Amino acid sequence: MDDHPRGMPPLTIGVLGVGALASAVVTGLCEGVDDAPPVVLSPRGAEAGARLTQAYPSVVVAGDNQEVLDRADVVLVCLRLRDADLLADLDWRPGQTVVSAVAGLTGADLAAAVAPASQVARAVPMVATAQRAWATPLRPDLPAAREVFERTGGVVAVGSDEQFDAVATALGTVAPFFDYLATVARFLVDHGMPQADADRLLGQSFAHVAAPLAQDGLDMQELLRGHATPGGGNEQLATLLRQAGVPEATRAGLDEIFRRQTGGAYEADSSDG
Ligand SMILES: NC(=O)C1=CN([C@@H]2O[C@H](COP(=O)(O)OP(=O)(O)OC[C@H]3O[C@@H](n4cnc5c(N)ncnc54)[C@H](OP(=O)(O)O)[C@@H]3O)[C@@H](O)[C@H]2O)C=CC1
Ligand SMILES: O=C(O)[C@@H]1CCC=N1
Repeated sequence: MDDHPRGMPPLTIGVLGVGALASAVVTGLCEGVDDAPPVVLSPRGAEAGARLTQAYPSVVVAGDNQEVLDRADVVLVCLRLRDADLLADLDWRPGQTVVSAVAGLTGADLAAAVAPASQVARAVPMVATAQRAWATPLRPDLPAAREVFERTGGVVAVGSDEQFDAVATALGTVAPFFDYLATVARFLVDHGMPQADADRLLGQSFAHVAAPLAQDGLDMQELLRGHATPGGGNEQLATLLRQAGVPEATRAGLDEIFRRQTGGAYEADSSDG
């Protein structure tokens, strides 16, 4: 199953957990695609499932989670961590490829839960897969998993488990970004601007300044310098936030999430010596 020669019919992709992320991946797989792969969805998250089956003829909803496994060559797990225990209650096939996007489900726990399936990988697809605008970090780089994500913007093969875990942690930083913007918007509202106008103003501003982030040759420090006019508000706020300990708090938060999501696997063993 791993070796899927060119010219063969596309692999059947099963999806366990049909929420925001799965909807994005399935959209990327199917939207405007002539040879969209067959996709079998788990029945929970019925609204998203109904939307996807209506939009794409190659997508169906299974009667239960086991049927997803029984019909699929590759199973993409998009469950929340708290629901991932159900993986161990299903009957997996040895030749089946399993790809988990579940943040905080370690490679070892995943492998144990889906045995005897032994082709097991972890990935961090993001919602930009819907526009095929995201190269998905993947480890290990299994051919059947790659075949799925080549259809949604490509793959970044990550070189080690530790790097993969760090990538998964680093990409879980989007909500605080919106929190930051919400704080700036509140400032505008407190000064009399209607909320919708404040949101639109900041949305336009940040969509524009973020555009260079998608370009080749990105230099983050250069962007920072370019936006920090000496003596201006940008420079002053960056300095004030640094002085308030925002970088240290951000780093401490990342370290804590990394520790939780990896079960402390990369911490030095204090019992040594
Ligand atoms: N959103 C993102 O951008 C990213 C998310 N992830 C990871 O992907 C996973 C999913 O995230 P997201 O899509 O945002 O979460 P959602 O809550 O949107 O989706 C989870 C889905 O799982 C369904 N579900 C719950 N219990 C079961 C069950 N017993 N059997 C089958 N399906 C079930 C839920 O259905 P119901 O609504 O009926 O409860 C829901 O539709 C998480 O682990 C997250 O960490 C990783 C990268 C990016
Ligand atoms: O919030 C999360 O945990 C996931 C992991 C990567 C992006 N979002």
